[in-house]
Amino acid sequence: MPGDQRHIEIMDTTLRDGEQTSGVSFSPTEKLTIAQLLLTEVKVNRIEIASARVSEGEFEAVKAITKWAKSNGFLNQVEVLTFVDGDVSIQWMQQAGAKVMNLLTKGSLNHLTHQLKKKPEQHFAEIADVIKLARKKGIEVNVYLEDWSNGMRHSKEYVFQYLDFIQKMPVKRIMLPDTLGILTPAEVTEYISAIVQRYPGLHFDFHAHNDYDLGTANVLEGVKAGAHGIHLTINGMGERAGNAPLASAIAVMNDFVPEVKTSVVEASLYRVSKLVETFSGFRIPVNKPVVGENVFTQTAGIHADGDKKNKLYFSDLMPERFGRTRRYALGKTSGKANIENNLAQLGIQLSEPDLKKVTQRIIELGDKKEVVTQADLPYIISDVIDSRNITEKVRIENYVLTHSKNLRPSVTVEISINGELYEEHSQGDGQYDAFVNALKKVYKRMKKELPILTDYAVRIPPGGKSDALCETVITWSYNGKEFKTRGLDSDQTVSAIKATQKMLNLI
Ligand SMILES: CC(C)C(=O)C(=O)O
Repeated sequence: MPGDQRHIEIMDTTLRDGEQTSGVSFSPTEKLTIAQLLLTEVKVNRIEIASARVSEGEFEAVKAITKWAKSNGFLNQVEVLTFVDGDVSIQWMQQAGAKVMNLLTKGSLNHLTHQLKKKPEQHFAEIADVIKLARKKGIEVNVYLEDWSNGMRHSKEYVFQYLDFIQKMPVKRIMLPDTLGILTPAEVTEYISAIVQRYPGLHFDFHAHNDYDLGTANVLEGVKAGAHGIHLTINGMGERAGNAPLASAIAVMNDFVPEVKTSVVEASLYRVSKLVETFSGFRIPVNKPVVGENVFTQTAGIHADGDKKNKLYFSDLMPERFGRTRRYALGKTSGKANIENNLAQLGIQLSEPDLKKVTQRIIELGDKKEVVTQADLPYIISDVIDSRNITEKVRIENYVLTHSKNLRPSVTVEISINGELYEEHSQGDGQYDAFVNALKKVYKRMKKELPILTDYAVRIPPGGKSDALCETVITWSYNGKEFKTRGLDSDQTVSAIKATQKMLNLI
């Protein structure tokens, strides 16, 4: 099969249709960076970078991209959307250094009649004039049939009349947009097959929109039905619900249509998605196939267990293909296998009893809706192992901490020492200070001094992803010696109280 595979041209329109995502605007430098990445690393065949006449900023962006593209041999892969407006768009493109136009024409009688208020013959004559002018200036022409999908549904004769006309014109590609994202996969098959069979010598691109969440499915059917090129955007950005997403569409073509191939490098897709997310401010949903944060994370313990046993929950959609790695979530449903997988990734081995304790701690945190990450694990382990060596003769049983405006924080604490219960109340400069003052009162009743706190350090596990844990490490001085205790909790004061209880058990 590989030798006979049909090559599908990939045209990325992130910088034109993708920028039509509400609220998104790329700067010229961002556009240039994305354009360079798409052509040199992702290796799409063509990019559509702007609509003509839009703004000064857009003009600057096109100029910068065409300048770079020219000196790197990509100029014929850089396209600009233009209008049937005599020579206005042509001049704009020429001044910006662009060489390929995607001429926006009408693909449905409805649009032609009610928007342009023209007859087909008049429209065709104006299109012909623009095409001839562009060709004279050395510009390559592709044509869009805007609203083509409605055209096929409701005015097929018009679409065929248009195609009969355009096949005689010097255009390179005919681009068939499902402008409103209304087509079903079955219709895509029917309409594209009909057109490809009727006009065998012509090149047809299919441009899907995602209004019914059928963008990728429609691309799949379009390619199977014989489309020669596909328009896609990074992260599925685009007008309204967006276009078909590049990463998903490439994975689908690679896995489900063996008779076709593309030049796109799968391993670059995640990187370019993240870059576009940053530049556009358009967040990738965590469950977005291929590029979403969660899509290669197994959460259920049974899945992690199955992965260890003959990779039972693996599919062809392996994260490594896209420069990603499989992760195992830590939380109340994660179970022992998830934890073991994370430990293995960190190169840590634990005894069975310690593993049980760590698991128990993660379940407790998960129950509190805390997100535990792999970076938290060493902290949890050291906390669990730390507690193992301490016999609990002192327990902080209950406490109430208050914090209010213009009043000093106060604490009521109930503590058991060798099975006997003590209660005290105190105030302090902060909640923890009030807590220590209450403890001092308890120990004074027992004629005992508490160690002096000499250092108090708070840190969160590195990585910045976890909201689960905070570690407090307190240094104490007692009888001329220094020692440290640590406490781990999602609440900072509670983590300090846990560190203090450990200290009380050590003196
Ligand atoms: C502007 C046109 C080409 C478009 O994006 C569409 O019809 O979907």
